[in-house]
Amino acid sequence: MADDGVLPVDKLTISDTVEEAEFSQRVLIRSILGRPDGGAGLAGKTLKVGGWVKKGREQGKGSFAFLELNDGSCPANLQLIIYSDVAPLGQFTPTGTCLHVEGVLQMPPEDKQGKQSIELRVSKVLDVGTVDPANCFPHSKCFKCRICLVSFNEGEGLSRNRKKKSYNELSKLAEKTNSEIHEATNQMKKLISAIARIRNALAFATHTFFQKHGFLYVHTPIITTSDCEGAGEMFQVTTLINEAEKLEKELIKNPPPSQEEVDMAKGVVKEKGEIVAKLKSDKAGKSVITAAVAELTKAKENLSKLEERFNQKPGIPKKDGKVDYGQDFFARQAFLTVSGQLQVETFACALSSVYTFGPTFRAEHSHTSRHLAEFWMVEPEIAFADIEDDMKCAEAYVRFLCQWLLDNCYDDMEFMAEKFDKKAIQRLQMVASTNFIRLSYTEAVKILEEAVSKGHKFENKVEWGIDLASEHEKYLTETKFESPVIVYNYPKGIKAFYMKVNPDNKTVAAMDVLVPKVGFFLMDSWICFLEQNLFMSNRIAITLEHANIKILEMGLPLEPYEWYLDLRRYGTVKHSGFGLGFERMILFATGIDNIRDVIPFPRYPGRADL
Ligand SMILES: NC(=O)C[C@H](N)C(=O)O
Repeated sequence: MADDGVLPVDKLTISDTVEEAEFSQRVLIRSILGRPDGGAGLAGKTLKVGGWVKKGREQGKGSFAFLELNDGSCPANLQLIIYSDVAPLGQFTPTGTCLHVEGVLQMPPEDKQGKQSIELRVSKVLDVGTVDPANCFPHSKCFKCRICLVSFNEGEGLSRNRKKKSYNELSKLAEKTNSEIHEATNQMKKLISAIARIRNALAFATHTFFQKHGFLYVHTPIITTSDCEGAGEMFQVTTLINEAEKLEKELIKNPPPSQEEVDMAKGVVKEKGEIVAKLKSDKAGKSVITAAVAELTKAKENLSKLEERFNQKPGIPKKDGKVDYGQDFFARQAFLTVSGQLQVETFACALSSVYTFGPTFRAEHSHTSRHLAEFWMVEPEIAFADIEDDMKCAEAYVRFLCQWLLDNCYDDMEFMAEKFDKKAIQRLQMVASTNFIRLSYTEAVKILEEAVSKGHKFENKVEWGIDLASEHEKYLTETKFESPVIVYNYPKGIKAFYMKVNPDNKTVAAMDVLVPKVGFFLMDSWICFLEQNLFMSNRIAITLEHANIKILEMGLPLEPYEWYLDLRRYGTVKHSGFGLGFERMILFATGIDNIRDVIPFPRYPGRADL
């Protein structure tokens, strides 16, 4: 047994069973290549695999082909060898070809064993999804296909340096050789797959952490009528616009009646009414009166239809000069949520420890590498908890996430470290094993002021009351402490309305977790930095009076928040929580420098594809 309690590889007993993919007739490539022996112990086994060809080449004058197959279960490819007597080889070699095959695992010839521990000799092709070689590589279409749709298609999501290195080069496809394009595109695809797996792992880890600690997962609404942050950066949800457009089209196709037509219909109603009155006063027979009343009813119905259509005005409905939201889908103004916090607080006030994890939306016009219009947020809320508990929970959660990636995504992290960010693994190890430094905002400002007095230059002025800028956070985590730092008790003026005001009446019980600089070198040696603050916001809940005052001070209407204030009126509890920007956590973990690259189909100003 090694010192760390882990058995050396040669002492491991390796099972010869492989993991069958559930609900799919194949074995996961991960379970073959991810073994300590690289799959060698499975030689002789017959099995099925499915995946996409990453690289294919015919050899032996077309008598056989080598295909590198990837099924998305791990970064590594399984080498297939297929002979021409099994099937015509040409259809399999284009990159992107999908294959479902059966074969026997075998050791490669001795002189080739360095690269591959095992390969699959294909005996049967079960299915093939071919690729037209002319539309495969080299072709810009490739960037628009499948997973590449994240943000790579126009190179926008890539950091400036990578863009220079990869997209710009790749976009000049005509000038490049196939193999160069092939290689660069493959790297991008590998990166995207690795991020997808890391993202998945972090989501799983999030649920594992909170479930393990007795939190209840609550689904908070996506559509809401209150602005949690009070910043007015919400996307409106309305059907008034499409209804107005529909009506406009309808009115063109089927013009509304004229005033004369309405007047004429009114005349008919009057006339029919008079007939009924006359028949009644003449004591006419019942059946005659009934027939006349029926005609009058028909005339009235016709008039009301005409009047309704006559009153239909193109455009958005207005009342007292303002948009009439009473006519909107929800009969009031509604928005996409910026945070599930307020709603999850209601559950914390009855079920104690809860969390929500879902998409959130911000209509900020930020074209930065750290902002998305649609992003995911993890928001726990803990009853009977103060800011100390909140900090403990945040630290434990972040450290758990880092350890989880080391334990479950090591191969993908190795890929990140090798190709993208040399320090990615070290950083995870450091955060997973380090106690976070804690310091109050006031102490933090003192440290920054001391730095200034010793000649350190910040672009943004340091003084009590400022919102710490990225450069200040960097100084604290990188230069001063070289460790994650939690800053707490911020000036009340710079935080949202729901934060609890401290007894000093100057600060609120809010905290931010800052993580150290990610000083990493990319392919062409540009140094990039990440947003230091992992969290959107972290706080302990306010009292009723403060909430009232702050909501009004911020110029917000009280009505949409009354339900929230009720939480303070009835059986209120000291509670505390935070929000972790999920994509920022991925940036931090992987060292990727642009948030658009860590979410599929990123949404940001001017961009919402598919
Ligand atoms: N749950 C939280 O504390 C997150 C906070 N509402 C934010 O969006 O920043």
